Amino acid sequence: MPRASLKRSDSITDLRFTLRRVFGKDSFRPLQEEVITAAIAGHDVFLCAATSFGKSLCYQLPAVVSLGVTVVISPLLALMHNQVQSAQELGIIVESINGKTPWAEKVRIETDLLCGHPATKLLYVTPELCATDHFRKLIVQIHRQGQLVRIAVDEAHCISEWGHDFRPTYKELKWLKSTLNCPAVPVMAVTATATSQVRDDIFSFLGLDDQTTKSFATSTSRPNIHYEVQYFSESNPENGENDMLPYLMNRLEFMHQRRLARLESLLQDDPVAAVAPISGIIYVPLRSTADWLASKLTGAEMRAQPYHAGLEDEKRKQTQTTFLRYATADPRLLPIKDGRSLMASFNIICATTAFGMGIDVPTIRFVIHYGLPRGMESFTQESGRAGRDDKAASSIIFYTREDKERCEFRARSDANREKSKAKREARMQSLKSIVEFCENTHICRHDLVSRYFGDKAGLADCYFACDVCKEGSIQLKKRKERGLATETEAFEFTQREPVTQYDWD
Ligand SMILES: Nc1ncnc2c1ncn2[C@@H]1O[C@H](COP(=O)(O)OP(=O)(O)OP(=O)(O)O)[C@@H](O)[C@H]1O
Repeated sequence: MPRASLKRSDSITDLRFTLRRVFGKDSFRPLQEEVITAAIAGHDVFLCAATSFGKSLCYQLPAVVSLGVTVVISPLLALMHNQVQSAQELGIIVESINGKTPWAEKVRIETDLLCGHPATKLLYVTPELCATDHFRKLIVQIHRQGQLVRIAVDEAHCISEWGHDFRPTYKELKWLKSTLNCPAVPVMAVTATATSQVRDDIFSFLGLDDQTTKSFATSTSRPNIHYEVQYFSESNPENGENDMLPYLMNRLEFMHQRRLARLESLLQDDPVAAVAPISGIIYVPLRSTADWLASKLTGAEMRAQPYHAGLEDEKRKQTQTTFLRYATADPRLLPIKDGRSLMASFNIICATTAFGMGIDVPTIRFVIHYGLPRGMESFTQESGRAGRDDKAASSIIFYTREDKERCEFRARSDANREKSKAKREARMQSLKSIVEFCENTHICRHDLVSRYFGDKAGLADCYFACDVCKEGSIQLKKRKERGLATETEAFEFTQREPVTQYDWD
């Protein structure tokens, strides 16, 4: 029997009222209300929903309307920091404890948690903290006092060796169900990227029962994202260059012209009109490429910043803050000298995978993979940073066979060092799938994403939101052959086809 949460209020009217009053949202997105109702009724819940579905709301809203503390386990400090900050801005009493929390702060939070009627509604912690004796005792004590209302495991795919971003300490979370069992504390596991193997691992390691857990799933693919692959020949052995950078510059110039046209038309009616910069992320495989590409773009007078694990924490934070500011502020309030300049047109981050999971900036209009993504899951997570405001956005992979071979070589040598068979196979399978995704010219790309994750919700809707459906497979095949052609073959093609115009440009 599920244990109904320590109740304060759970009528549908109250949930909608809280959604508006606390979270400032007009209505639930499809399925959110069902997930939230199941959680409040005290069920264990598994939610596998597309990036930007609004999974955080599914544990935050129940936390706000329930009496007691909801513990959220989150894998990344940056992600945790963003969520805590946004919840605090909404006026929710939220705390986080991790390896960087100062001692006095820890004491203050723990004192509240153990006071018998804690003010804290949400407590964010890392899986590493959950593995410590001290934290386990703390949680058991809160539970004994009847104040532990729910445990939410965010990015739950990290528990599985079959998933990407596997975190060994996630596996240790099995103690939650075995220890906090009298009465049982409901668990909610959420993720955007779970294949059936990963789902089975999540259930098994978290001790979720197949019969009683309420499972919810949406299609993994995102209908508002236009998926596209651009093909390039191998690099010139003399200078190591290929035509990726010129193509990128062309494409950005094209977007710039479109933005200018919009601005000019607005200026006709309103002399102080302004148009926001176009925000985008360009994922690159190496830190040095992130620095190099950002400097190429800034050299061409665009606003671009590198982001990778080699930069100081403070620098990364600053980069993220500036990016967010230019992505979300009223364009009339931004310190932009000339609204028609290239600088005014762009707000770009050139990042390695260090910038990814959980980043929630609503207005990102494009995500470009300047090289092959690590696998299908990484691609889905990273491209899922685009279009989180539900408006049209684009995901483009820049693909070369040379890069494919390099990635396969690297994956094979990593696999030789890897002891876990599951991890070895998962890595190779995921890479194989992203290569097939790129090489494919005849199956809708939304379908491919959906098939990879074995979506039960049915194959994804596309409505011409991918190059296969938009260009048609014959044209796309020709474009691919021309793009991948070697120097000699390319001689036959005097010029690359003009850039196709997309809605998001
Ligand atoms: N009902 C809603 N109405 C409008 N916006 C919503 C609603 N629910 C969530 N959102 C917004 O959607 C955005 C994405 O939410 P969230 O970060 O929880 O996504 P997610 O499902 O965890 O995605 P990811 O897996 O990519 O991290 C947030 O900006 C959130 O405020």
